[in-house]
Amino acid sequence: MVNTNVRTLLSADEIAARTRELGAQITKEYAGRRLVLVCVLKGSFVFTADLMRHIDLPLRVEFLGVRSYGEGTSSTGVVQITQDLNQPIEGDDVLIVEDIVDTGLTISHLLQLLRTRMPSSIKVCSLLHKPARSRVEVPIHFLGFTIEDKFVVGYGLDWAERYRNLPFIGVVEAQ
Ligand SMILES: O=P(O)(O)OC[C@H]1O[C@H](OP(=O)(O)OP(=O)(O)O)[C@H](O)[C@@H]1O
Ligand SMILES: Nc1nc2[nH]cnc2c(=O)[nH]1
Repeated sequence: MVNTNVRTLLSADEIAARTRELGAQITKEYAGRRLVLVCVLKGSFVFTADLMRHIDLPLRVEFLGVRSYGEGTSSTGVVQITQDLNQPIEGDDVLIVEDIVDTGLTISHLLQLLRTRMPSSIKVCSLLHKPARSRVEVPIHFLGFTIEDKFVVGYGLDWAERYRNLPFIGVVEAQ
């Protein structure tokens, strides 16, 4: 079978159950507000697609392309915007949706960038957090799972653009 070298860390069922809970929490918190989800490409497109279907509110979705890992498994430290939002977010309640906060450099850069556009509020929802590698303190208001210090793949997360299509999150093992 393809991808047998990936050890499961979080199953598709575990991810789905937690995503449903996060959606309910977000629905409660943003009732009556102007919610805009900012999906950080590429990694968070799978999580965003599932999460948004558990948010029972009239929301908007915007996409922001960001890259700092390239082909490797550690951050280059340079956060590159590959695609900007195509709508203003002034006066909106922005929720940045990330697949993972690792060093924190990406989310810290995005918070700084998007705050200059005068949203009414800005918060972060991340499926995963890897605190062992943190280089800057960042607020994560809605968090799926805290994980160990391993480079993970699947459910949108890649290694050199591979593995994004796995329905679970896992760790690549040496063959
Ligand atoms: O907290 P950090 O150490 O900054 O890492 C987190 C970022 O790394 C990944 O993006 P990546 O640069 O790999 O681009 P991709 O989403 O297109 O795969 C991930 O999707 C986050 O955006
Ligand atoms: N695929 C992947 N991308 C990341 N970006 C930051 N940390 C990770 C990780 O563990 N896996």
